[in-house]
Amino acid sequence: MTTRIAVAGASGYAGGEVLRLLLGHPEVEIGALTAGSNAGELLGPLQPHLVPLADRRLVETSAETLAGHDVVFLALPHGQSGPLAAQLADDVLVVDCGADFRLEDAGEWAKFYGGDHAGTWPYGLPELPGRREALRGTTRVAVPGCYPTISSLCLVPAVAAGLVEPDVVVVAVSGTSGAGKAPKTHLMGSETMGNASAYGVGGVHRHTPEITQNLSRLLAADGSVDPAAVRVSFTPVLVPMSRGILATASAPVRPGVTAEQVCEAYAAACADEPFLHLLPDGQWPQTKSVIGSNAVHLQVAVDETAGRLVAVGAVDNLAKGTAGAAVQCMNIALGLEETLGLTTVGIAP
Ligand SMILES: NC(=O)C1=CN([C@@H]2O[C@H](COP(=O)(O)OP(=O)(O)OC[C@H]3O[C@@H](n4cnc5c(N)ncnc54)[C@H](OP(=O)(O)O)[C@@H]3O)[C@@H](O)[C@H]2O)C=CC1
Ligand SMILES: CC(=O)N[C@@H](CCC(=O)OP(=O)(O)O)C(=O)O
Repeated sequence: MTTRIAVAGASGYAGGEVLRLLLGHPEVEIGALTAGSNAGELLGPLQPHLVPLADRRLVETSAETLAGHDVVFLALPHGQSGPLAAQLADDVLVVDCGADFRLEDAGEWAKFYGGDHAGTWPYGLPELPGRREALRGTTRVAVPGCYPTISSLCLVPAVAAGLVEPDVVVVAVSGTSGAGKAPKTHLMGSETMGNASAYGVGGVHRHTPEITQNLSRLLAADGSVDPAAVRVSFTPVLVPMSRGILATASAPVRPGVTAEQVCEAYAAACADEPFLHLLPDGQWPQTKSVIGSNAVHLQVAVDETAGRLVAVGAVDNLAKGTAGAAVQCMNIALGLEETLGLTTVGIAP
């Protein structure tokens, strides 16, 4: 039976990418498409690459317009999903691309986002140990942020295997689509072209507690979160490309840990994962290899002089970083083949 899907925020980047992927998915039918200021407009001029949907008219975003579907994707600004999701039927699969249901700790939510904490849903990063099981059959999914996805995947094999001290530093460069489509002064062409700029420096970026949560869950046998167990210094950098994140993550290696052990841990972590790809020795990730795909490219080394493990990862922020993860989690939740509608083949050069 075909699965009927609604997408809220269809005029935005994340909603548009969900639709691009769903157009290649064999088991779904695209139903209501909703927007905010663009409600009433045709999708065609707003998402010209989505040709088969060009004649679809966007409707307002409400529980009523989203009703009557098997799956609802929410690709709305932070804080919008919580109140809306509360009005959606319990048996409908709701996949939230926003941050509303990612964090467990209400205090961290208040500190980094402000306002009421909506709650915590199963976290949509199946590659984290134990997470795939939590997603099977669920009717609610919190899709991770793009930086937490790649930052966590860079370090999970090492942290889970106890090869490093959980005192990590991540610097990640991102394309501008990560900031969404709504106009922002710092994203004007003249501000971004030929420019690289750090932002959210000094532990203030809202993805810091999400990375910490992911890594600290690995250290508790029961999968709970002990934020004190992990320290994360995260610095994002905006660079002039539309899509892609390249993250460099490092942590002190524990005494006696060898480069061989590290390589074995990463190879084992990637071996059975359809979207994780540990590059051959000597080859380092680059964003172009993963653009448009759900793949995560990883490589790792031990800097013997500094005594640190250094992992580099590349991801498409709109694909595996948002919409690809959303579709992957839908597949898992509905019991479909996990890779349906998703590719590991990027677009290069
Ligand atoms: N871009 C990325 O790489 C990633 C994004 N995300 C998350 O996905 C969500 C969407 O982000 P993104 O697509 O980038 O943002 P965009 O600004 O590109 O799109 C936002 C969408 O939400 C709609 N919208 C805005 N305000 C309202 C409102 N009050 N009521 C109903 N609809 C509204 C907009 O409609 P309209 O244009 O008609 O106003 C638009 O469709 C965010 O929560 C973001 O954090 C997650 C990971 C990565
Ligand atoms: C380049 C850029 O601005 N990126 C965004 C992160 C995008 C993302 O993953 O985020 P959400 O948590 O918003 O879903 C930022 O730093 O705020």
